[in-house]
Amino acid sequence: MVLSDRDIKRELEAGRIVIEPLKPQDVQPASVDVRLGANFRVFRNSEHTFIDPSIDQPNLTEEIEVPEGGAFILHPGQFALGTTVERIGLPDDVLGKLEGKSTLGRLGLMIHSTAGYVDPGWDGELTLELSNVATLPIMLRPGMRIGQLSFERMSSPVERPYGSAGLGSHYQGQRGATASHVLTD
Ligand SMILES: Nc1ccn([C@H]2C[C@H](O)[C@@H](COP(=O)(O)OP(=O)(O)OP(=O)(O)O)O2)c(=O)n1
Repeated sequence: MVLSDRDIKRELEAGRIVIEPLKPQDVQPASVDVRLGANFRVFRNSEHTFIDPSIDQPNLTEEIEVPEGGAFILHPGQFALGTTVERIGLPDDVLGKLEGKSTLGRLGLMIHSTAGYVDPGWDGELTLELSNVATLPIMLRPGMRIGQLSFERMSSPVERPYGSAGLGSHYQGQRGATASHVLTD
């Protein structure tokens, strides 16, 4: 069941769902708006001829920090990683789903290309998979509302929350736009 604003606030007050920082006006009817951080990662296209998810390519991406008051310009067809400002924490019986915002969708901005699931047990900032499917560059200003998170109560608490020993959980605790881990079995 998707949590209502009422239930989201209850979970926040109980400290079971963590969203930091959080402005009260960011709680929407069935979601919470999240904001764009200043940290990005772009692909070093001039140095690599391919992406191979199964091998370690340490310099595949480079970090970009947008200075105060600045913007990251996402060009048509460009793909870059971004981050939420907020650190998100979930208990073992709540699933988070990262969704876009209609206003930005209407401009051609996508904030995740495939991965929208935030696992029960997750703790960290969220890495955004930003792409521009419009025909003009889009100015991305740190601090802007970039997406929304909805929450679903699980049928029961999960046996092994994200971060449990032996699970992998490569991204637990991540801060900033975080590059992909090498794909394992
Ligand atoms: N746009 C998103 C979506 C998810 N996550 C975080 C929350 C998820 O709980 C975590 C792991 O996501 P997946 O399970 O989809 O990723 P993998 O299965 O590839 O990674 P792992 O092996 O760590 O489970 O990444 C994120 O930072 N940004």
